[in-house]
Amino acid sequence: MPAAVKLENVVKRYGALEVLKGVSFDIQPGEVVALIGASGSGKSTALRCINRLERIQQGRIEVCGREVSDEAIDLRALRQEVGMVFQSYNLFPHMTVGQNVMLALRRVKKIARPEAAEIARRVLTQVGLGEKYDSYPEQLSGGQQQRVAIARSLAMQPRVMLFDEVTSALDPKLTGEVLRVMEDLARGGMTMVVVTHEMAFARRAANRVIFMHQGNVHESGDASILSDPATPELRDFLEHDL
Ligand SMILES: Nc1ncnc2c1ncn2[C@@H]1O[C@H](COP(=O)(O)OP(=O)(O)OP(=O)(O)O)[C@@H](O)[C@H]1O
Repeated sequence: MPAAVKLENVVKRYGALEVLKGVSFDIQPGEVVALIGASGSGKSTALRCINRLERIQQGRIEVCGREVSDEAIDLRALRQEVGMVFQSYNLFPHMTVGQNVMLALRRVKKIARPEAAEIARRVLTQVGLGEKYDSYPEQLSGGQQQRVAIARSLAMQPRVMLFDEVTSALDPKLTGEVLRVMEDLARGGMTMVVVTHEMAFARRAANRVIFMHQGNVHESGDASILSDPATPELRDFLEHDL
């Protein structure tokens, strides 16, 4: 089976600043990978390169057998396969929760309204928000809005989901409810790459932890590296980040 996501010697620069300095890793279907590291180590950039929000300067990226670094790639198809959830929820305030979730189904997938509505209800129920279908985003807590954003992404039936510090803006209680939804997804077999500072989540849900340091993969392994780091850099990060 091809890797769900494969990075090979990826180099990404912003002007003279080299943010990814030859990053390589593979993620297998169904794997949950926590991407950790200090601020500025390149975690978000790596995620953004995977769904081609950013172009790379060298190396290769493949997603489900599709060459992302190919200039001729069908971005619409790629973005259907790769869902992404950010720290900010970016819900449309003038649309109901149901309409927000249905939007891409209608516009991108051209799915008829009754079927789109059914899918929206199903994914909202999956994230514990079935009863909020007719609410507006402003009537929801931050944690609920983030769960709507996850549902919106799920509705497209992605093969891989990327999460970029999705709980950073939330207080601990709301963080917990979002992480529980992500753990459910992980248990359900979703392939996930999760940039996170939530080490407890990484311990519970990740099959693999990748520690980035100054634009490189510095250490990786199963969650036991969080209790028993091999490098002083990971030890230092864990001591200061917790
Ligand atoms: N669009 C951009 N233009 C110029 N520099 C950028 C851009 N995006 C990111 N950078 C720089 O690239 C480096 C890596 O940023 P990135 O956001 O990938 O780090 P990170 O590990 O995700 O950090 P954080 O945990 O703070 O989000 C930083 O030095 C950042 O300032």
